Amino acid sequence: MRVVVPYRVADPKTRLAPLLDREERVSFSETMLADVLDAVTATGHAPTVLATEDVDPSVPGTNVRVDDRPLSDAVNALLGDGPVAVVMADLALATTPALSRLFDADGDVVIAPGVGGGTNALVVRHPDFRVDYHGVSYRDHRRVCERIGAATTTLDSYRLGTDVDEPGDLAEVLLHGEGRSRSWLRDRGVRLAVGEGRVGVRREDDGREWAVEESGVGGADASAERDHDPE
Ligand SMILES: Nc1nc2c(ncn2[C@@H]2O[C@H](COP(=O)(O)OP(=O)(O)OP(=O)(O)O)[C@@H](O)[C@H]2O)c(=O)[nH]1
Ligand SMILES: C[C@H](OP(=O)(O)O)C(=O)O
Repeated sequence: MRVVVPYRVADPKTRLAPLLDREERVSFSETMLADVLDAVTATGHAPTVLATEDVDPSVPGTNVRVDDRPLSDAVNALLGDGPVAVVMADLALATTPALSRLFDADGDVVIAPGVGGGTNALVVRHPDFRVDYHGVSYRDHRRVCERIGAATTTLDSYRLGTDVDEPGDLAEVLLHGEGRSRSWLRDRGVRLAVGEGRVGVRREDDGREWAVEESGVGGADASAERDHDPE
């Protein structure tokens, strides 16, 4: 089975801008990509990075395919010609066992949904299935499966369900990461910020902080009263 890892090279992870500057977002994206490629490679599959421009991933055995079309168009160009897995590059918690469960699950289409309605990873074995990313793509992909009569499996996986989109997601990487992404955050002084509600993150060096408030809305100055957990 081909395993494809889509990767946008230019100005990545803009939603992390409240905590990471542009150079840091480039470096952190490369680091998450390397974690994903390591985990895929250890399942016994050689991943292909589907990149918007040429990249040099530092993981041996990785192929690169450049396609600067929008995400769904680039992925759909690879579907319909045998089984394909699509694993997003921002799954910093992905592990080899979690990916093996995905690749081995039964179904014409296997979906690992992301928190917030996205589609973090997929296995496509049905010749007529095509992706439609962004928005509530998990729901949209289920509808496509119904329309084409594809047997669908939804994978229950915390590790594949946690994509790193917003600053609050970095807390999950600090808590549960096992690869380079957690070390990258630690090295750059990103720490947990522990308060009354859900744990947030802060920068040790300059006071930038992100709290996930009860409303689910975070903010850089969300709380001056939070304890600062050394972890
Ligand atoms: N090949 C390709 N990959 C993309 C494109 N847009 C996003 N990706 C990748 O798809 C995955 C999910 O991306 P998103 O979380 O939706 O967006 P993002 O660009 O990483 O981050 P934001 O700028 O914060 O929206 C990541 O692995 C991205 O690198 C694209 O246009 N082409
Ligand atoms: C690719 C996209 O990611 P999100 O924008 O939800 O992070 C999706 O999963 O549809």
